[in-house]
Amino acid sequence: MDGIQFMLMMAVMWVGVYEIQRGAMTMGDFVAFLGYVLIMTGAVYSLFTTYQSFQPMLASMDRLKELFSMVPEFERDKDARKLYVPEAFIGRVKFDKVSFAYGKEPVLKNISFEVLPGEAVALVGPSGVGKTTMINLLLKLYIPQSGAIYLDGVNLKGIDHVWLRRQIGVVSQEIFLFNDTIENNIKYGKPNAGHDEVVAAARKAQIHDFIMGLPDGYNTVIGERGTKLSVGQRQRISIARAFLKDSPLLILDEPTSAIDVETERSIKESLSNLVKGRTTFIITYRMSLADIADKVVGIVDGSIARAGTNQEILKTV
Ligand SMILES: Nc1ncnc2c1ncn2[C@@H]1O[C@H](COP(=O)(O)OP(=O)(O)OP(=O)(O)O)[C@@H](O)[C@H]1O
Repeated sequence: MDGIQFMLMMAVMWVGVYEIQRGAMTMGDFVAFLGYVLIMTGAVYSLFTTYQSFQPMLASMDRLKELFSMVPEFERDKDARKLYVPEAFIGRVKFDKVSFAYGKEPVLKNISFEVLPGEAVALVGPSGVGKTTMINLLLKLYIPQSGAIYLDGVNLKGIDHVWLRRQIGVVSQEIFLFNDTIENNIKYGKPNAGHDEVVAAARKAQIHDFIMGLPDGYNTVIGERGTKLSVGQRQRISIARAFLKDSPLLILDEPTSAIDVETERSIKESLSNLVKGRTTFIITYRMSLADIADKVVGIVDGSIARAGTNQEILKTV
């Protein structure tokens, strides 16, 4: 019983004693009445807490829906049917002399590099140099003022953004978990997946044993943003989600920035399995994560300062 229920009970007792004293109620009536009040306050209270727990979930769902349905400004006036929907994504991404500014100040200056199908590239550089901006361009949230990005040889500008975002899986430092079961949280990447697929994804993310150790297993309800789990466990749930979605294009946005070095080491193992066979962009300021990439592109002040295989670049730092 919480504070509000206790105060309500005291008030009912006080009224009850008064009513018995003046003869309007027998002791039996009072006990029955007290029972009803208890049942009713319990029901109202649980309705209230259920509603409270739904509220943040609905808010998170709305935030995500909003994000996924964002239409780039330059496309709003166009007939979306004119945009090209490729049959499949083979996996080649090319930045060709890309320059971009949000306002007057240039953020990206003449960026050129290519990622081959199934290759992972790490975009490395200090804060504010334009790494996230490159991903914003890849997600088609903006288009370059000059130069272009090509997907399998087709200018991204003409590709349907809904199709594009279906090809992309994201594991980021910001982990969206809903106030729902672990199973449903993993399934968010593929809502119609069966239980066996969820388990297979959790195994690949090395979180299956932990889940099975919980009293309710995959039916365990986790709090908004996974507050009942450690940062590492939450990140593994989001990695399982990405394994289940199985998208050909992957973005890892500082996925280990909030994790200690020891946990990072074990999570890196899952991440390096996740990137296998997928064209992947890894945004990171830590060289420690760059070693799961095939290539490293070092960005300084909106330009490419150095680029090469990770072995070549790691030798120079
Ligand atoms: N929506 C925006 N509108 C205006 N300026 C922006 C916007 N987003 C980023 N910038 C600016 O563009 C520059 C590059 O930002 P960006 O986020 O791409 O850098 P970053 O290398 O990803 O940094 P971090 O590692 O801190 O995320 C910064 O000067 C930033 O302030």
